[in-house]
Amino acid sequence: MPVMKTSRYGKWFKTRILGKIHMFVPSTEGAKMIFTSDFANFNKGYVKSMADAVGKNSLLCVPHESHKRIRRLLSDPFSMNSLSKFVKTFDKMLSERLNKLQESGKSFSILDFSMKLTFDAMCNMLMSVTDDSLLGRIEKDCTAVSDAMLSFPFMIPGTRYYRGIKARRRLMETFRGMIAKRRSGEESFEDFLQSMLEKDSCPTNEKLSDSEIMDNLLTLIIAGQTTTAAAMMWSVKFLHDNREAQQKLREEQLAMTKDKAAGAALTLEDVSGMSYGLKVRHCFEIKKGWHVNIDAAYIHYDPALYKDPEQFNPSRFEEMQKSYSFIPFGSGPRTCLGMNMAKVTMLIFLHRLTSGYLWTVDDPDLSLEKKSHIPRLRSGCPITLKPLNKSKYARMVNKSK
Ligand code: HEM
Repeated sequence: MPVMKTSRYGKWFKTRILGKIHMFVPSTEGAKMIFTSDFANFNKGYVKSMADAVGKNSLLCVPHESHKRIRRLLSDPFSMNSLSKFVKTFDKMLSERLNKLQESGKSFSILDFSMKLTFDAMCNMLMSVTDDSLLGRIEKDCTAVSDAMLSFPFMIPGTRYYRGIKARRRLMETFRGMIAKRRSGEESFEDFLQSMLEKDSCPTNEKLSDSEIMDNLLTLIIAGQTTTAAAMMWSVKFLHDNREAQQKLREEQLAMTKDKAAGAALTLEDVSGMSYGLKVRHCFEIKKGWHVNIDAAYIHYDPALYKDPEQFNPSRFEEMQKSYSFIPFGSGPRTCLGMNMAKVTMLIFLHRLTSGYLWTVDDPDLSLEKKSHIPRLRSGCPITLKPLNKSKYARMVNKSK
């Protein structure tokens, strides 16, 4: 059993996993030391199966030397302009799907809904794929790649790793085909892939190679889908359990759009206004070759940083936070590239859900999936939507004040 030690860089413990020494750093001081080291002392690494699945040119796996260049070239499509366009498309997609589900009156898994929604939105933004059968094939293969990321890297038929590597090959073929069609002029779109191909005539260090483009298309889909979908599922569950927070959020969302025409699309400005919805060596010596893991979950549940950490209390973020105490997107040169996109996605989702609907959670089971990289409810959190009667709701709120 590893022993927790304390140094001037906070709490830490060391343990051995599969013959390698891993240090777990569950403190803000330790997180700060690692995130601000600019990787001069640390090299970011992922397990072999992950690099094999997403590709050696993936932003997640490239060594420090190429990381800066690839990250800079991938960042363009995450600019304010592209984000504005994404807000409109995502809002329309979400509104139509929620409306259909409410009209059907049926219970549905919010996790499955969010996984499909974020996947479709991501494929649209990255490569303008909207055809259902192609989306279905790409999603199935991306799921197989994602499942292979934390598996044992043995190429034996029937294993998760084998299925993932086969799926990766099919995906690379699909992406190669799309690139060829665009280069030949047969297809042209305004999207992430096009912006990458527009750099074809640039010097080598000012553009990505085809392998870099393809590995990072896959990375962005996988990095963006499961994370955002899990966050959506938990927000529905926690808001259901905390009616006070749900009411506060709903009031903010309704007030924000009171001057907008019914059904009008959201803009990036609207979303930006949603306030409720947002080293070391010595005593703590890290030896060359050790694997250092920042334990963000431990930090986020540390009672010394957050009073009653188990309680869902969005108001706690109204107070100034200690630095490095809230790091869901990491920090420093490797901060999540899709952070702003994930934030606007969540805000639009919360807006449409709370300002348009009331919901019930149809399965109280709190057990978690066993093999997921991210904690998720095994039930997928099934819910049923009812339309929100705004005037009746306003009267009820006024009465309770
Ligand atoms: C709620 C949603 C999300 C969460 C919680 C999340 C969290 C994270 C975290 C913790 C990291 C690692 C940071 C580090 O190593 O220090 C990361 C990296 C990354 N994320 Fe996200 N992410 C989310 C959504 C997205 C989306 C929507 C995209 C893309 C569209 C995305 C793309 C990436 C990429 C490319 C990296 C690697 C960055 C690099 O190494 O330079 N993420 N994310």
